[in-house]
Amino acid sequence: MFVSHTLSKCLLIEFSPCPQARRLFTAMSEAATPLVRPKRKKVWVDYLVQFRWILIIFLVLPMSLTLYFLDYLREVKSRHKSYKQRQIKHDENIIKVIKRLKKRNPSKDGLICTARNPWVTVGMRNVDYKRARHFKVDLSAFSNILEIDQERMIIKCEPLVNMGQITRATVPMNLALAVVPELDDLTVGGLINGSGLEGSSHIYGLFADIVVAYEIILADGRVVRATKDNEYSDLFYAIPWSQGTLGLLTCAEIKLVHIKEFVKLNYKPVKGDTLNDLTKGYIDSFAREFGDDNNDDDEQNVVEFVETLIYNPHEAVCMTGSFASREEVMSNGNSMKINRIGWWFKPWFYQHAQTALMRGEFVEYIPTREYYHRHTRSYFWEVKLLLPFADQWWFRFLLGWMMPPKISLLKATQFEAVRNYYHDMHVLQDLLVPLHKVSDALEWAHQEMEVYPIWLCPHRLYKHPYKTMVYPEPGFEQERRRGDTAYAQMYTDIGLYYAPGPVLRGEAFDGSRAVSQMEHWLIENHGFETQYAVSELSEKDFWRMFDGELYEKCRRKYGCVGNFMSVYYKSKKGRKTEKEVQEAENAYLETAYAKLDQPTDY
Ligand SMILES: NC(=O)C1=CN([C@@H]2O[C@H](COP(=O)(O)OP(=O)(O)OC[C@H]3O[C@@H](n4cnc5c(N)ncnc54)[C@H](OP(=O)(O)O)[C@@H]3O)[C@@H](O)[C@H]2O)C=CC1
Ligand SMILES: C=C(/C=C/[C@@H](C)[C@H]1CC[C@H]2C3=CC=C4C[C@@H](O)CC[C@]4(C)[C@H]3CC[C@]12C)C(C)C
Repeated sequence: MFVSHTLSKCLLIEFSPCPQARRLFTAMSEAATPLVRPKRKKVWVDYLVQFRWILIIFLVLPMSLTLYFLDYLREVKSRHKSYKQRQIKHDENIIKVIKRLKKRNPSKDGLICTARNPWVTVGMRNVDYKRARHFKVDLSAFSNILEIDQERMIIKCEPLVNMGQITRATVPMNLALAVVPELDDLTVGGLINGSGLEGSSHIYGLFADIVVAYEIILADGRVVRATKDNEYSDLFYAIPWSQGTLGLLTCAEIKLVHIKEFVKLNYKPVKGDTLNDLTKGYIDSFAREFGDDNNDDDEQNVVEFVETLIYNPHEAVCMTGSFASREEVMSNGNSMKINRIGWWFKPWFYQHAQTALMRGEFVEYIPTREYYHRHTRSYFWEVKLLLPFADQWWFRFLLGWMMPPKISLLKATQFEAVRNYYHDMHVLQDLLVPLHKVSDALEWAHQEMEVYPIWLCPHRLYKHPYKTMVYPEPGFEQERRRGDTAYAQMYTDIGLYYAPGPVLRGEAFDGSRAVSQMEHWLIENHGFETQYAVSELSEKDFWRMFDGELYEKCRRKYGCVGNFMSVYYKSKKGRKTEKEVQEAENAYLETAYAKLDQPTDY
C-alpha cells in the first residue's frame, strides 16, 4: 500500500502538465506524510457515538436549557446583594471550610480535594482520583463575584465564578478580564489551578499571570493571602498548574482592562504549499520582525486579539482584532460591517471565518461579549461531531437558541464506553510550544494525528522570579526571537480537537500511543501539555515536562504532603488501586522528579 502511494505521488510530480501542480506535489511529498494505516472494523461504540445526537436533542439540550436558566437565577440573586453582604457570606463560608478540614482524620479519611463531581468539570480527564478514597471539601457556595473595583481595576472572585458570569457583569461596564478564556463554563478556580489562555494572551500571558492575589486555606486551616511580593510569594508562583494540591483557593483578585463595545476583526486568508508557509503567515499576523522596533515595548502588540485557524495543510485564516468604540463603528458606513455573531441563527464562528478563503481578506465589527464567547456555541468545532447537522440553517433557526449542550451534561450522559472512545479515537489536546517550534509541531501533528481544523493562539510565557512548573526556554532572552522580550518568551497554544484523519477514513488509530508520542515530542522541544487533557505520562516524564522544584518546596513548607494529593497522582490516567491510594496517602517526598538531572542554567 505504501509503495503504491509513493509511486503514484512520483508519477504525479513527473508527469503533471502544470508546473504549479508539480510544485505543489513536490512540496507535499517533502512534507511529513501521514502514516498509512490498516482499515478498522466498526464496533458497537462507533454506532453509539454516531447516534448520540438523539440523546443530545431530546435529553441533553432541554436539560442544559433548564440549568442555564437556574444558573441565571442564582446570578441575579447574587447581584441583588451588596458587595458587603457577599463578603460577609464569604467569611462565613470560609469558617465552614476550616471546620470541615479540622474534622478530618488523616489516618483514615484520605487526601483532600474539592467535592466538585468529575462530570461537572470542563476537562476531559477521567478525574480518577475522585473515584477512589478522598476527603471532600464542598466549595459550591463560593460562586460569587465579591467586588468590581474600578479604581484598582481589580475583580474579586470566588473560585466557582465562571467566564460567562464575569463577562455578563463586566462588559456592560466596558471592563473585562485581561484574559477571557472562551468557554462560558470555565471557572476561575479551574483556570488558576490548571491553566487558561485566549486571544489576548500574546500580551498578558496565561490566566494566572493576570491574578494579583490569592486567598488560600492551607492544610492546617490557616487562611493566607498570597501576592507577588509578600511573605507567601513562593506560594503565589507555585499555585498555577498545581491542580489544587497546595491549598484550597477561596478567592482571587484579578486584573481588569478597559474595553470598548466592539472588536474590529480582520480575517486574512493564507494559502501555501506547506504547513511552514501557513506558520509564517500566522507569525507575520502578529509578531513584528525582530529589529523593527524595541521588542521590550508593549506597544509592539498593536492588536489586542490574535488567533489563526488552520483548515487543512494548505489553508488558514489569520485573525487579528482590536477594540472599536460605538462612534467609530457608526461613522464612515462601518455600521454595515457589524456582525452580531452571538445571535442563535448565525453561522458557527469557525465556519464563518473559513469564508475568508473564498471571499478574500475582510473586516467586521463584532460586539465585544459576543467576540469573547465566539467559540462557545460550537465548542470550537467539536459540536459538528456531536450534532452533525447543527450547523445547517434550518437547525440554527429552529433550535440554535438551545445551543450549546452543557459540557457537564454531555459528560454525565456519556457511558464509560463513549468516554474511552474519546481517549482512543479522538484527539483533545493543547500543545504549548515555543513560537519558533510551531512549524515543526504542526508537521509532527499532521503526520501522527491529522486533526483539522487547528487552533493557533500565541501566548507569553513569563520568566518569573521563581522557576514555576511551566517556564520559558533557558537563554531565550539572549536569543530574542520574534515575539520574545527580555521578560517573556512567545509561545503558541496549538489546539488539536477533533476526530483524527485516520478515524474519519475508517482506519486504525491508537489514541494512547499518539498522545504518548506527542508528550515525548513536547518534552524534547520544551513544550507543555495542558492538564485538562488526558495524559499518558509516567511520573518521571511528568517531571521532565514540568519543573517540580518550587512545587515540592511549597508542598513541604505549607504542610501539603500527607494532606493534599500530589499533582502527578491527580494527572495520572486510570482508576486508582487500593495500593496506590495508600501509597499516595503515606507518600513522603520521594518523587521521581528528585531523581532527574535538572537543568541548572536557569
Ligand atoms: N480557554 C482555555 O484556556 C480552556 C481551558 N480549559 C481547561 O479547563 C480547566 C478548567 O475547568 P474547570 O471545570 O473550570 O475546573 P476543574 O473543576 O476541572 O478544576 C481543575 C483543577 O483545579 C482544581 N481546583 C478548582 N478549583 C479549586 C479550588 N477552589 N481550590 C483548589 N483547587 C481547585 C481542581 O481540584 P479538584 O481536583 O480538587 O477538584 C482541579 O484539579 C482548566 O484547567 C483549563 O486548563 C479547558 C478549555 C478551555
Ligand atoms: C483548551 C481549549 C479548548 C478546549 C475545548 C475545545 C475542549 C475543552 C473540553 C472539551 C470537551 C469536554 C467534554 C466533552 C464531552 C464529550 O462527551 C464530547 C466532547 C466534549 C464536549 C469536549 C469538547 C471539546 C472541549 C470543549 C483552548 C481554548 C485553550
